[in-house]
Amino acid sequence: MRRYVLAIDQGTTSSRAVVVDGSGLIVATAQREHRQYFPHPGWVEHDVVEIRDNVRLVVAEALAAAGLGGADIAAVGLTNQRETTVVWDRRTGEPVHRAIVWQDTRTRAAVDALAADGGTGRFQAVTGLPLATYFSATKIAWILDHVPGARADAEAGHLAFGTTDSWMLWNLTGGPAGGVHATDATNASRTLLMDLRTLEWSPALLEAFGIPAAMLPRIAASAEVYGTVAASEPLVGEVLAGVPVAGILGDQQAATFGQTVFAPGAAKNTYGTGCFMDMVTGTEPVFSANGLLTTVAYRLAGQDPVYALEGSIAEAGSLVQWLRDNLGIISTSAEVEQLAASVEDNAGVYFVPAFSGLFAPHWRPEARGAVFGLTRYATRAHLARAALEATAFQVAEVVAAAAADCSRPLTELRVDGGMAVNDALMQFQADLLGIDVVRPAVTETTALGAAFAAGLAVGHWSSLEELGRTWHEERRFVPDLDAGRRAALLRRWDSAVRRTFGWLDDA
Ligand SMILES: Nc1ncnc2c1ncn2[C@@H]1O[C@H](COP(=O)(O)OP(=O)(O)O)[C@@H](O)[C@H]1O
Ligand SMILES: O=P(O)(O)OC[C@H](O)CO
Repeated sequence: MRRYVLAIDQGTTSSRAVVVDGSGLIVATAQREHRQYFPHPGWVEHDVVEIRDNVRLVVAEALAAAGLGGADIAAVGLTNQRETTVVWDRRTGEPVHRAIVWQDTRTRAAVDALAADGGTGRFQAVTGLPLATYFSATKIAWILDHVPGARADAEAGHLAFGTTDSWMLWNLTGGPAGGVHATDATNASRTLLMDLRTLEWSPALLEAFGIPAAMLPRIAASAEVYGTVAASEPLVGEVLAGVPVAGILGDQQAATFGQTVFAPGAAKNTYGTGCFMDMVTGTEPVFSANGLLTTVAYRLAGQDPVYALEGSIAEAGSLVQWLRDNLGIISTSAEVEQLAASVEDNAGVYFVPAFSGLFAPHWRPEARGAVFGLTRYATRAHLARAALEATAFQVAEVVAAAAADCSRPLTELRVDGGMAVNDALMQFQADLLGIDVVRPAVTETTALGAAFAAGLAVGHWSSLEELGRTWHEERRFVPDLDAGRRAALLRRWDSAVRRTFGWLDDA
């Protein structure tokens, strides 16, 4: 009896395999980190062969931990770090370059040149995205321009582009021997190459970025059977041969789906390395006038796409890691809670983590990180507190932007991700937003969303309503701060953020 769904979550720092049962509970997980490559300042790369090997291992480990075999698994769902760009040779199955990661800013000059040549509005009007190094388009072009022979091979149809969902799907379904080359609309909506209304690659944008159509995957639904696991796939094929791969969602859209945030006006925020607020807006895209992205939330087979506004924040938990790894003022991420709680307030210290510029809602690549308000009274505890508060302030900015775009204020925010375990941070978030912040019982929402999509496609679950019934509240944080104090804090934060603008340009 096939009572379980397997989700593979290929993230920025690690790859995880998660086994989910019919009631939406997690029965086993396995995880492996991969190496981060920083070959130059601002460059971030991943070795996708290492990632492919890790995926094979974690799948085998999770199934072994659960004591399950292929006959127990109804479907496999995939979710992934978005935008990260893989280009591989269809003939050999080998990547032509290490993957260029979403955080990588090497293509800033290309972005500036395109902006100077006709402005950025033409990109947002078609894709819902600002023109920025964050997205895949300029990363693909960089690989084609820097790997000898790559452009000619791409034009001849020998090279394939994909985000890591496509890379996993192609490998799982046979690789060079007939692997399926597809992605879903949520991932395609992060490339700067997809027309948000037609959900097709835009010929005008392919031309603008110089990208041959022959290297692009088919844009599929988020829940459909793309193919089946090939017997030839090392480790995975031994157990899962013939099992359908049936769900793909970019990781933030997967977390939205896993939080069962389906209805227009509902939102979730995922606090991980970065931080991503997604508010579902319905079957018509809402184009932001306030610095948010318009993105596909999900598309079920045969149905209209459902769109979301997203506030993408580059640095959140990474700031806690920075306190740990670069300053050494804590020895584990969790220790930040105790240190921050050892002082009553931030003593006027504000920490703007613009380490690689600022993403939403400011889109300021030239900003750099800064700490304001230091006095001799300030201690490492105030710095820790300011670092945590920085995440909540950034989330408050994108939630305010979403309210302005939709003229519909949020009534509550569902939360998940590694930092959401931090009760003090969640309380401060509720205080700053003035709405309830709600944490679910299952916080592995990203894997859950991918499992839900795959399970829906094969009839393991029957409807969004049924999925909604699997969601349970674990804790609700209720605002406890008067409006005047909240406004004063937000004003101070805004003043700090504005002081970081233009830093690199002033050099
Ligand atoms: N108790 C805590 N308080 C604040 N931040 C934390 C805490 N525990 C973990 N983190 C941060 O959460 C992040 C990990 O979250 P996770 O959702 O696993 O990230 P990702 O999926 O981006 O790899 C790390 O950046 C870590 O510093
Ligand atoms: O892998 P994560 O959780 O850091 O998420 C990365 C995002 O998808 C980038 O857009």
